[in-house]
Amino acid sequence: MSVAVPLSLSLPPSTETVAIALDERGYDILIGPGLLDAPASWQGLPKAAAALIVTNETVAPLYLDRVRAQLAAHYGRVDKVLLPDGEQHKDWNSLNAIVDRLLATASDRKTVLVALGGGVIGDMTGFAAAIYMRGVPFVQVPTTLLAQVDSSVGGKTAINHPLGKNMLGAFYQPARVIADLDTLDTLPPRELAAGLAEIIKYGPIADADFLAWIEANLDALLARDKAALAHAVKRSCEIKAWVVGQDEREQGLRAILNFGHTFGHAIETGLGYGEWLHGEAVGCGMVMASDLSVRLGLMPADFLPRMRRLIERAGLPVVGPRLGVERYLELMRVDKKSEGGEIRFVLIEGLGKAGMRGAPDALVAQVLDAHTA
Ligand SMILES: O=C(O)C(=O)C[C@@H](O)[C@H](O)[C@H](O)COP(=O)(O)O
Repeated sequence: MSVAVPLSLSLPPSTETVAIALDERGYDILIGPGLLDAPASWQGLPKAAAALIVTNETVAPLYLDRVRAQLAAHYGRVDKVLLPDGEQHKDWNSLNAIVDRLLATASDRKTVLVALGGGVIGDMTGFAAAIYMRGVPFVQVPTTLLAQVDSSVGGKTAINHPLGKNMLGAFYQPARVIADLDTLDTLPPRELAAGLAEIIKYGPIADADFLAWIEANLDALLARDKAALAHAVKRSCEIKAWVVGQDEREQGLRAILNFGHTFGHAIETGLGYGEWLHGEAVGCGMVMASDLSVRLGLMPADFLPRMRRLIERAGLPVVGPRLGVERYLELMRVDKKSEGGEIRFVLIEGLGKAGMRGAPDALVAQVLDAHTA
């Protein structure tokens, strides 16, 4: 489905490209300012009679017209579907709205879906692309920091179920990712912090030097310094590309990208989707998983305060809701990494190295007692 961007195309000079190496499913991530309005960003996408932009009511007023104008140069018809904003809408109703629109416009199996928005839009558009007529091409145009560094890359698509996060979905790769750093200018501070959580994640799981870099440059990232953001997005995508290139369908290694997510998903589902942002729950979940890594003797004691301080400085919550230990355990048993009823956590086993293991319920209870209120 993917078409490589010819090198001769004139992307803005500061554009960085990270390649996802997956043979015929491989694609490029374009990272830089000015990409939405650069005609080169949109050249070489799969050919089709029509494109359908999927976006939400927050993002549409900001970027829809500009993206539509670029797509109109390549597709005879450019439709749109506007979804409500928020994690609580990552569900069957929204997925149906995308499929309804495709059918109502008699869209054929070459129709290109374009996900314009954050992780929720990207995950749902990708899932719709995976199932409509058994698969149509799609393009990710992430407009949040979290989507640019994580969810738009790697082909995990999904909707939530009331009993579990991302429980229904498919691995389905986009044809291209267009990450325009200028879209981060309009991001609310809470959303910026949520994206920082996924950036921070890459340090302890894969790159100790990057963790130190984030600590040293966090103020610049919070001030939206373009050079700092460009480096953080690029390095995050490089690490994710390295992981996904080896284990596209999470048979092993890819699970490290779930650091903090076992606790985090329990917080999101337990509180009700949309109460906390995904990145907020992951930030708090990383504090808990760091503590568990220490309690299991995998990391020295100073690792926990180091992680907690960084996550707190990023503006993320470090204390989780007091749902009760039994409720947390019940929610975490539903996690996709569980096997035979055993909850498995991604834990840090040395700076830049992660692995997956179980832990005694009593120890998990101590962690929950220490980090919930
Ligand atoms: O790409 C992956 O693999 C990840 O686990 C990245 C996560 O940060 C992301 O939140 C992902 O959508 C979670 O997937 P899930 O399978 O744990 O629901």
